[in-house]
Amino acid sequence: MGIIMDGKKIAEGIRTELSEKIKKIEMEKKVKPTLATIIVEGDEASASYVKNKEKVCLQTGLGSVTYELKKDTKEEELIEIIKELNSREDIHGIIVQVPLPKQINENKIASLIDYRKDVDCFNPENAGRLFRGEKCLMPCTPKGIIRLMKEYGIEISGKKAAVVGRSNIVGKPAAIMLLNNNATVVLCHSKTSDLKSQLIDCDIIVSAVGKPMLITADMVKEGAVVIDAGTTMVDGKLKGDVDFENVLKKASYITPVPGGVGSMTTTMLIENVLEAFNNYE
Ligand SMILES: NC(=O)C1=CN([C@@H]2O[C@H](COP(=O)(O)OP(=O)(O)OC[C@H]3O[C@@H](n4cnc5c(N)ncnc54)[C@H](OP(=O)(O)O)[C@@H]3O)[C@@H](O)[C@H]2O)C=CC1
Ligand SMILES: Nc1nc(=O)c2c([nH]1)NC[C@@H]1CN(c3ccc(C(=O)N[C@@H](CCC(=O)O)C(=O)O)cc3)C=[N+]21
Repeated sequence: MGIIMDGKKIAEGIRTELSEKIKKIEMEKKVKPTLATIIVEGDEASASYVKNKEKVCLQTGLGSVTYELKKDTKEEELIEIIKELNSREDIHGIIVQVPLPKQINENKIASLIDYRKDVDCFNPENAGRLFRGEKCLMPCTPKGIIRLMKEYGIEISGKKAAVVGRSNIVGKPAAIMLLNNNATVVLCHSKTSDLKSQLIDCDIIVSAVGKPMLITADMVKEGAVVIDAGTTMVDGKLKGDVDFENVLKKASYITPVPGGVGSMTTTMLIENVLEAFNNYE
């Protein structure tokens, strides 16, 4: 029987410290570190994240402004908003929710976010720094995953790790960060021919796909650490990628959904806004 990793509790602990820091900044500098979120309607998981994020910002004292855009928003409109946010002194972090609708080119948007405010590591400048193992604003979800493992004293160095999913905000950077922490990494995706054969000898599995029940107990080695970043709304409930009940019996550590990676993501976002605030020059 594995240990259920309490992301919610760990995140709350980190947030208590962050809110002290925010208070101090407000008192000393008379400014409130502030995050701007842009969401183009259409994705339920994204909407749930934004709702949660606003709650948590309020709790910790971080300023938060949200731009909710219609599904048919033109690329130029989004570009204008980003340019404005880049130049505003009262905005310290910018996050553009993905997925974006088809008419908007994600790469173009990513490259326009000022890298000093780029709190989800969207911009190629930040992504390049991450790739090279240099200091940068790290993407929130992979950062939260590594932090959670460290909080539980889980060794990464020398371990074999598999990441399932290769998006630019979760899978790919998670693989790079595991590599930067000296794991040997396999990166799986939808064209991976035999997922089970890739996962079965891994000490660490990170899943970020968005398909409930994708990771089943037969794919998991006895004693493996299983991190579930998937979030899919099923009948109004948030579901991960992992068959939690059954994988729990084999894993040494496992994250639940909700209450696992998601809470860490929001918390790392706040940490990154503070980092962006402190490093901006
Ligand atoms: N908990 C959290 O904090 C966060 C959760 N999420 C959630 O994580 C999930 C993934 O989102 P995101 O990272 O944006 O990724 P995307 O939705 O952009 O992409 C999904 C990835 O999964 C891969 N994939 C799809 N089907 C399979 C399969 N059968 N076997 C193996 N791989 C497969 C795809 O492969 P290919 O590249 O070949 O198409 C792709 O790389 C979503 O549920 C999202 O809501 C996202 C961000 C943060
Ligand atoms: N640029 C960008 N970055 C993202 O990080 C990003 C994104 N776009 N688009 C959408 C996905 C989805 N995502 C979630 C994060 C936290 C929770 C979360 O905190 N969930 C809580 C539960 C919340 C609830 O119960 O409603 C939990 O897991 O405990 C959920 C989903 C981030 N995403």
